[in-house]
Amino acid sequence: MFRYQTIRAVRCARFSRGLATAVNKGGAIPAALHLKTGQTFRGTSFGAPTSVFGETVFSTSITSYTESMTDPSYRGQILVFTTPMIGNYGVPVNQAPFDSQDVGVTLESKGIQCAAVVVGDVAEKFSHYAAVESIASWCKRHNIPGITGVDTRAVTTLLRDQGTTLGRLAVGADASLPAPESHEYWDPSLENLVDQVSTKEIYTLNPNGSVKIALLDFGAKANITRSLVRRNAAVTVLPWNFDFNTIRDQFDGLFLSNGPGDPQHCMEAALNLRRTINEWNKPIFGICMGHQIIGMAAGLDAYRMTFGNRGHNQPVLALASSGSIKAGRVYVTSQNHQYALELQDPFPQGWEPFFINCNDSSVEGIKSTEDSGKRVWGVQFHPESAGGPLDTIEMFSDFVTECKSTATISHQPAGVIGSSKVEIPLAQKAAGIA
Ligand SMILES: NC(=O)CC[C@H](N)C(=O)O
Repeated sequence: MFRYQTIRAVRCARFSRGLATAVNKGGAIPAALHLKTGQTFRGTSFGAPTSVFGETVFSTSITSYTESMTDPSYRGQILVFTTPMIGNYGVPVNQAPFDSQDVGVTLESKGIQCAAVVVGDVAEKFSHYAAVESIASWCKRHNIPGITGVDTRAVTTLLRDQGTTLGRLAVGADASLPAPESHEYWDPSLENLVDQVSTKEIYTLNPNGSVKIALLDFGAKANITRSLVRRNAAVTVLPWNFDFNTIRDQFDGLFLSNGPGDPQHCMEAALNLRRTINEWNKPIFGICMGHQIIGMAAGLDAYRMTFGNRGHNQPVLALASSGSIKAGRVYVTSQNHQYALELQDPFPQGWEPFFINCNDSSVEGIKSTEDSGKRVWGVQFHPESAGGPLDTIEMFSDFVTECKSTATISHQPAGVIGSSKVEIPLAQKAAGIA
């Protein structure tokens, strides 16, 4: 490591002089994507002139690069787009009134969440009525590096065959250094990334809504909270490790959001949820990480897939009918995940598979059985889209309708938007949670 750092320091000093000249002359800054398996892909830097480590993943989504890049589930990941041109419709303003149905942002979170982006051809010029800046300018403002000029389909073929791979995006002087030694690659799956992206404060959106839903925030995409608020739910957002059992009687339903990293880091939440499911009979709905936590609470294991599923045309087959979902029908879905629940046989008592992936037969949803007396659903895919198809968006209406059917609480307005009128037990406050 010392040798690596020494060479790097010397070359950086020499390079920075050259860089200043190059930039002054409008020269391109070199970049290189190194994979822990030894391959290197060279190109040109855009965005922040900074080098990063991350888990290299690919997405086959054709549109919605701004939604993908602001999805907290991509935390710690170097995101490779198979779609060749990225940036051609620019980047919009990412602010909206907090007390509006946009819940404060127009994209999926306040900032860019992925560690870096890898593209074939970055669009310097952009055209869209809502665009205010280029993807390069946006990445630079958020200190996120990008590399363009890469054969992203070659990278993807490699990742498809060998699996998601640890990587480093080296920029500027770093790009001319040797690739890191194998042991130097940082592995984000070893960290609790959920704790980095979850809210630290409790707050309520649309407090005068017709049903009161608690949302455990593992790294929620804004379009999930929008999809609930737009159905006139009052949504109280809780930190990922908040014990909902201490306040569950104040709510008509519980939602578990998507989130980054290995679900094993959320075992505490799964154990809390197991108690909620056993002792509380209100509806519970989980998406992606939330679905995995529901599965872990039900006694299923979550395993790491080879390259996961990331894209907007993933077909899933419904195995049961529930609300707007009809058994036997295939739905096209938006997906972004590396882990999945085991298709255990037999399935835990009181649970059944809900959806299966038509490409790789992985579990895409589970639900409580009719005779269990429970109303719990989890889906691995993203019904809220953003981006991708809206085939399953009505699952949010199904959930809100179920919450209304069990609502026993006369809803006094919870107060001003953004205020939390939820009674928080002293024990939780003492534990420093919320
Ligand atoms: N989008 C998500 O919630 C992803 C869930 C989990 N981090 C996975 O990669 O499988």
